Amino acid sequence: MFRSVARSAAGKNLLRRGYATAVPERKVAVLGAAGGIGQPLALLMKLNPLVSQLALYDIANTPGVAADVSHINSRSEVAGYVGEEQLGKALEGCDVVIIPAGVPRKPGMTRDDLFNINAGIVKGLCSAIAKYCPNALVNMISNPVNSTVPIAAEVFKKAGTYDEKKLFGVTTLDVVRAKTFYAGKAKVNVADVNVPVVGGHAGITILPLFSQATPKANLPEEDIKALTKRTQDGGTEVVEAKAGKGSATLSMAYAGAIFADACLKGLNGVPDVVECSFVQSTVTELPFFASKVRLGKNGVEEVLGLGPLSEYEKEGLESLKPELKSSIEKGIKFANQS
Ligand SMILES: NC(=O)c1ccc[n+]([C@@H]2O[C@H](COP(=O)([O-])OP(=O)(O)OC[C@H]3O[C@@H](n4cnc5c(N)ncnc54)[C@H](O)[C@@H]3O)[C@@H](O)[C@H]2O)c1
Ligand SMILES: O=C(O)C[C@H](O)C(=O)O
Repeated sequence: MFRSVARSAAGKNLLRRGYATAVPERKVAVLGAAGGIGQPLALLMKLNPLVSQLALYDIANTPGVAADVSHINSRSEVAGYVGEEQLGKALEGCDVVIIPAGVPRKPGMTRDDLFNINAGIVKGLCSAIAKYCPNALVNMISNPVNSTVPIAAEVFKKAGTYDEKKLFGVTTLDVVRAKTFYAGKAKVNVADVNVPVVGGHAGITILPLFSQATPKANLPEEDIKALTKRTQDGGTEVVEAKAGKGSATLSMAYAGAIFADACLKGLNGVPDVVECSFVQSTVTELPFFASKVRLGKNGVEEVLGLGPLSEYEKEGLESLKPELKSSIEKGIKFANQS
């Protein structure tokens, strides 16, 4: 898939626009591309100069989304695919597959309430990934992430294609929120802020490590507790504000685009690309856990440890384990029984 920029038409455009070095060809697919997340994510991936082919797949409405996005004068060629019979074509040759397919929450629901519908959707899509692009990096957005990632792992294991380095639960929105909320409270420039968020992606399983936040602000304990709660409830804040019209889409598309860009940079050999993600892990006794991950040419290059935790964070870590364990087990059980 590596072609010098000079040889492809898209590459010539890149050279004209000042991308002097070789940029590998990369195909990215968005599954669920006509949805609330899928559409803005398709837009953001179209703007990413690391993408040469963008495949937009959904069960309906992708021709219109693809036609619209394709008119943007950026590097990638865009194609829309609709319906299961076109899924294989969408996936063939993919380097990165982003999955925001499935139903979103309404007020009063937990992410786990989405399990019954989304588990089946994710299972079907992952079976197709195993068949058509078994080497792709998979960025799982569909909720409940704490269960959909284990489902994907089991589907890939059954197909004989599982590579733990290539499966990621996208928890970037938790990091995006933690950075924004911390910057507001600490009165520091949000662009300078870094906060790891570990654990999982639902309620108390989302554990922001504000003790490691930079720039340091020495916020009082009550502020740290309030920031932690707001980060954990960030999704619910949006669900309630949207009042039945879905959950976070725009901030999620932004977060999904950041994470996919990090995956592409890692694949392209850019050094020191580190993002938090929910991956197969030995950081705790749980088989999957979100923590900082170094991305490389094969996906996960290194799962980084948690670093020093405050007493409050140590308590949070112990409290989240039973819920995260049961969500992981629920996903594994589902994948193996049906
Ligand atoms: N990981 C996160 O941080 C995060 C953040 C926000 C939302 N989400 C989750 O992302 C998912 C999508 O949210 P949304 O707001 O975009 O929902 P949406 O309903 O607006 O869009 C979902 C899209 O998925 C499509 N779809 C359904 N079944 C499909 C299938 N089998 N194959 C391909 N596409 C299919 C639908 O047609 C629709 O276009 C939800 O599960 C939501 O909870 C996750
Ligand atoms: O909260 C949700 O249901 C969607 C998503 O997981 C989020 O964190 O915004």
